[in-house]
Amino acid sequence: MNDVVVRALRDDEFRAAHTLFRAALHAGPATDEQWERVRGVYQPGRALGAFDEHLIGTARSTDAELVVPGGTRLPMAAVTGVGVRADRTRRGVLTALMRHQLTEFAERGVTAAVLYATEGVIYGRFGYGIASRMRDCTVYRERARLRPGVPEGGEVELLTVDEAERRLPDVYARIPLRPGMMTRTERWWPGMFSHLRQSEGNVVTVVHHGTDGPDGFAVYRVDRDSGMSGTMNVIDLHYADASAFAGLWRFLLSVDLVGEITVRNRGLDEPLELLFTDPRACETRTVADESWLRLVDVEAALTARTWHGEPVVLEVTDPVLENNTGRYRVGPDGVERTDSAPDACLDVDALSMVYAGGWRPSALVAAGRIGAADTVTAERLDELTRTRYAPWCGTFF
Ligand SMILES: CC(=O)SCCNC(=O)CCNC(=O)[C@H](O)C(C)(C)COP(=O)(O)OP(=O)(O)OC[C@H]1O[C@@H](n2cnc3c(N)ncnc32)[C@H](O)[C@@H]1OP(=O)(O)O
Repeated sequence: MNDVVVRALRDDEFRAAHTLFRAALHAGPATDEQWERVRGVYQPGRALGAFDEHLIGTARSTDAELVVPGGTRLPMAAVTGVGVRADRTRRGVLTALMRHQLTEFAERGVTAAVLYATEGVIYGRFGYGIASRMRDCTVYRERARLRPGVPEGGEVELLTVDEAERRLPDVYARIPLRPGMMTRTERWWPGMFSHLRQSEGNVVTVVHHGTDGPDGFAVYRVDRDSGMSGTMNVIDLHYADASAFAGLWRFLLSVDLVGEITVRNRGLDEPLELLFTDPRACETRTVADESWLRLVDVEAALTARTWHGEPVVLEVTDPVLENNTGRYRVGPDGVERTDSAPDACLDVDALSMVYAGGWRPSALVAAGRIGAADTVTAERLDELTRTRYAPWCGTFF
């Protein structure tokens, strides 16, 4: 690759970067009105451009916080907007962008970077691994009878899109975040509402009210062709507890002129089918990777989460951020760098996969992604990383 320079973009270059990114996804430029709505997602200083004589590639991030097992929130970079001009791909432009971005994250004290990937082959080489998985489900409304014992839930209130734009950030902020979830900042919401406003059809938001006030919400649109019954597409759904979960589903199932309800990008352990007398009223259509995690500061990230069982010495290799390479003694009593012989050896992408509990380390041992001496070590690793919940991000960016 000859003479490609990567640098932070000036604010007046954001729109060109947005146009480049959209073109990489085969979309035309944003209209002036669309740009006005989404320009706020560009955080000054956090958008990069790669240049030869032109802007040929871009990647950006926004600051947020990531919740890790045990509940600690880590400084996180939400990476998105990655694209390279079609006539400049496969000559190292993304590699230059990723190296620049990760180095800058490390210098700035970011502990973890997270992204959603368009393709599975792109990001592993930069140390990202699949941290969480998600499923898409269809609920067949006729068959979806709620079991006795499902919580009643509270009242729901219908909001216009304008009201939702004002109120949803506060409702989300009241919801306890599980491991893998992130804060939604004022940089995230404009993208969401720009998407909703561009959406064809009537986007509906409902807020659920529990005993202590708003504790959940759902955003949906019903697509109805010529027939009487349409398909409800649930675009966003979050809740604080089992009562709000059940209350929101009671409402969604009560909406008239709906035959099927599709919910996308849900956590794998969300017990939706368990609400119904016929669990097959909820059909899982696909399971796919959700968030990709990259531990930027391995020692800080390891220190931040809770661990179980006996300490284990991990030998971590990081080909991009070489300060991370080394041995760490990891256990419930703490984390320290060590010279002791390792129990297991792994690259930073594999560490990122098991970090939040989305994969059992023994599965990565079986796949040759973690080198461990024997099955006893693999079992110790499984115990070490045990988590109560399957990690789930639930916030697309
Ligand atoms: C978080 C997000 O924003 S996800 C959105 C990602 N963007 C897109 O999918 C838009 C369309 N695609 C693109 O713009 C580009 O193809 C990108 C950004 C995916 C890759 O950019 P490039 O500049 O071509 O990547 P670069 O040349 O640095 O590739 C590095 C390596 O990854 C490989 N690679 C990169 N992208 C791909 C891909 N899509 N498929 C297969 N291999 C790939 C390259 O072959 C290369 O491998 P090598 O070192 O063994 O030769």
